[in-house]
Amino acid sequence: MSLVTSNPKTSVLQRPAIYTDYYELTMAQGYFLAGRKDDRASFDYFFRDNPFDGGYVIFAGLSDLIEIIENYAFHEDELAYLRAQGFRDEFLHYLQDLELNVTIQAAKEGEVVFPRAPILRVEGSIIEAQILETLILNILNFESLIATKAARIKYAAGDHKVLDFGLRRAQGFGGIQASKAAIIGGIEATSNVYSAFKHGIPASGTMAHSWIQSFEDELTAFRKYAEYYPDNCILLVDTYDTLGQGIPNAIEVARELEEAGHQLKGIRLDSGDLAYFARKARQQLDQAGLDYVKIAVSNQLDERLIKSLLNQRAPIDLFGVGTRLVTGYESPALDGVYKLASINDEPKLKVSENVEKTTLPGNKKVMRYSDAEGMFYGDGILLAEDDDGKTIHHPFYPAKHADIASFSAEPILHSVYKNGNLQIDPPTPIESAAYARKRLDKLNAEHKRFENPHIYKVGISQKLMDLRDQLIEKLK
Ligand SMILES: Nc1ncnc2c1ncn2[C@@H]1O[C@H](COP(=O)(O)OP(=O)(O)OP(=O)(O)O)[C@@H](O)[C@H]1O
Ligand SMILES: O=P(O)(O)OC[C@H]1O[C@H](OP(=O)(O)OP(=O)(O)O)[C@H](O)[C@@H]1O
Ligand SMILES: O=C(O)c1cccnc1
Repeated sequence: MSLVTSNPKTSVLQRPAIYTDYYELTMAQGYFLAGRKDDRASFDYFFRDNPFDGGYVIFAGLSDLIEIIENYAFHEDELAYLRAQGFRDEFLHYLQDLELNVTIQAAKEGEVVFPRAPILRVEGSIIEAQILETLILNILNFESLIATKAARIKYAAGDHKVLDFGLRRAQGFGGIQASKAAIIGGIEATSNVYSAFKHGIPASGTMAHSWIQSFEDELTAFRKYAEYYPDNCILLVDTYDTLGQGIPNAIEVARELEEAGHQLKGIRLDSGDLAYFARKARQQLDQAGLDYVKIAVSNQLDERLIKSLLNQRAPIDLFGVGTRLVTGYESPALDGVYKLASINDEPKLKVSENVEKTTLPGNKKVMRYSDAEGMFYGDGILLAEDDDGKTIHHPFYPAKHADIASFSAEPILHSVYKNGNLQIDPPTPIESAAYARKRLDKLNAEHKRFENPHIYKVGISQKLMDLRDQLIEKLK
């Protein structure tokens, strides 16, 4: 028996076991008291609707989930707290000795995923599989939401760079995960130093209005910054009078930098009509022979505004995006759920009045079908023992089906844990971002457009449909 002591101030990542909903623990104790602790269970993590009225989700959060599972333990002071809450000694002793021996399969971090297909499956004792629910949902739903938002923003920006400016507007410490997820989704760098430090992602930034206000005049403020950062200087030009003063002062400092053998990196616009000011700024800079000076813009941007600015042919090189990226504007949460699929290898199902909420029973696999060019055609949800199938059926309108025999098939779920043993090196955000980029390239543009994206096919196999229908009949 081992007692794990800890500093009460340690972060959530060091205290994962109580980072959960109370009912997970009351149910776990219930299974224990009922003598069911060695029952086996499997759960599926999936979501029902794409956020942002979009056509896909980028799966993120797997590496944080792995870090949490690696640190999973009930600490002495947490057990004392649970004892004071009325949990029983024999159960607390069980928790004290609990080692997670779960088997987990998941999509790769950065994978492009779609509604209803399981993205992560957990198998283990009923207690360990149940008590991971809240952790899994909390981490995967949020990071996948923000990675998806980031992918949309990057899709609108195309080859133009995007920086994450969101920490100050993020939902508290969620900003740490948000900046990491933003990188996975395709944002190039972050202003968030903690995230950059912790996750090894590029840190970057410009300057605030306060820097300029703090000096006697704008030109002095620009000169001082350029003196200290001659090779990494982006001047904020809109504090007083963008066209009459900000850009002319930036041009003066750029010339002084040239004389000293350096180059001004850019200017930033943060207010007004960004297309108009960017055009005017480009003209003034070019006339001064400063065509290498980049134009950055910010101010409540998102994918739709970036698309609009580029449609207006605004000569913008770099977008700084804060609030609307890290808060997942305008879809506050991904609706991912964690549903019981089997107990002791017996398939289980949750029936709902709403047919779309009836779950898919049994141990399953997910296959992705691609055409001869390697473009994604659709996903199939199959029973684990199914062959790769010839037909997938619409989950609610079985008459609608697709012939997938001619497509190539690849599994989407890969082994992450086998009986508690980690099977992979957790991916870095940069690796996951590269994977997301590669996979998004295989998703046809009609699924990526912002207005009424084409719905990607996710079907179920005949065997899975038969099993579901039999169970529904049995439960009637
Ligand atoms: N050319 C443009 N086309 C579409 N949207 C734009 C354009 N220029 C700016 N915007 C957006 O319009 C909104 C302008 O908001 P608002 O009027 O509050 O800004 P502002 O008054 O110029 O700046 P602030 O209030 O920060 O001083 C921002 O979200 C901005 O990104
Ligand atoms: O608009 P967002 O997408 O959220 O991007 C972040 C915003 O945060 C900063 O403004 P803030 O007024 O906080 O500070 P500043 O003085 O540096 O402009 C920055 O100038 C952006 O406008
Ligand atoms: O570096 C910047 O320009 C920055 C950082 C945070 C928020 N807004 C801007």
